[in-house]
Amino acid sequence: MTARNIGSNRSTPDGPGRIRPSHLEIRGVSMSYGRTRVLDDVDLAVPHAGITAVVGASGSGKTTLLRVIAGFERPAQGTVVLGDQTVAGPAAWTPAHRRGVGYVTQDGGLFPHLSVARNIRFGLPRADRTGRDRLRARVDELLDLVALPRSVADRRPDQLSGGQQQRVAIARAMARKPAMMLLDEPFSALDTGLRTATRQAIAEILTASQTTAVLVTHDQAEALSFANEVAVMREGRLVQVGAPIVVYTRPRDLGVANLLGDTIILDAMLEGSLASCALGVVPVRRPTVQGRVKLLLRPEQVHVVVDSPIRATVEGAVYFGPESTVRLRVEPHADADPRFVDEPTVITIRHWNAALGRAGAQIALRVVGEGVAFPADPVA
Ligand SMILES: Nc1ncnc2c1ncn2[C@@H]1O[C@H](COP(=O)(O)OP(=O)(O)OP(=O)(O)O)[C@@H](O)[C@H]1O
Repeated sequence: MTARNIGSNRSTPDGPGRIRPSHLEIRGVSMSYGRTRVLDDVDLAVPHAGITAVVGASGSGKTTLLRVIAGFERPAQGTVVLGDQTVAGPAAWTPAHRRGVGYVTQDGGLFPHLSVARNIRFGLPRADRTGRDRLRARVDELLDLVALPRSVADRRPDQLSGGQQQRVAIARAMARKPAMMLLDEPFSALDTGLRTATRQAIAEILTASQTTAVLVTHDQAEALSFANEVAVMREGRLVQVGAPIVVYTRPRDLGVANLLGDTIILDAMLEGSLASCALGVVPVRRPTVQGRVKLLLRPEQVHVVVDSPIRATVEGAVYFGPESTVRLRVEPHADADPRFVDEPTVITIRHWNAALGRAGAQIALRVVGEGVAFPADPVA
């Protein structure tokens, strides 16, 4: 198995473009806690061996959705189908322990007083928990699966690093060979380096075992890199579901755009597929609106060039090591649309050269790629 970038963005076992049957299908699921509606008519399909990341603001209902899939919560309306079995619905209910689903939480949920081996054994089906040698062999096999040395079997969880503990939690969840894995922020307690390595290891385990997975995360980079589909949740509804590149480059609205990464949002006048704005004329992909619009660009689309009619003055910068974020005041220029030059336009871009961030420096800019246009006044 070759390691891909960070996580997976896995190619499917049956090749790109082929439609695979859904492993998980959620239809019209709604749920409330008391009077508060937490899930509102949610539809979601995850293909066999697919990874879907659910992203959304805190309190938007992500964990509740996982709990519904796992069978810890019963939805008031709608159905949940796993494989060919309806596990929740008006006339159906399969309890959590019969769903063939593994669940890993943020803290791993290991039993602190038990050894690693005993924690993993706890995840094994009852029929496999007999015979000393057989048990040991299964534990070793699961430790191998999550790339942990067999020597950790006799340690307690507090004698492992955070990343190792999460791998034990995954091993325990994989012990029953679940067809579906639910991951609720499993990497968020880990520091950056460990987080990337653990994420990559787990993506590889899921890929190798062809396990279908749903990952809940706050981290947009994690969602975009780990999953082959991203589902954006807002106030209990799924507002957009699509491939990472689609939701990032063609977000349904500015809320989704902001959730998935940094944005530059400019007032613009759209005629046909060309938008005039403070950064000149920018092509727009398949516009659905015309006239006055909000134009969305990503910071990486604004390049610093040697010469261009579009000029800007550096107002300040923040250094992050591999790149700096640079705040710029775009100057009025001949190519700018006169309707949008009254107000100074301030944008923030990213650049590898920290020296660029000297306040007062003059630079030239060029926009690359296409923008996305949204109605100037979404309420109107
Ligand atoms: N057991 C519960 N009883 C009552 N309300 C609850 C319960 N669990 C969650 N909620 C509420 O339901 C809403 C959705 O919670 P949920 O944990 O699903 O959101 P989330 O998107 O996972 O949030 P976070 O990212 O902060 O974990 C929140 O308003 C939360 O306060």
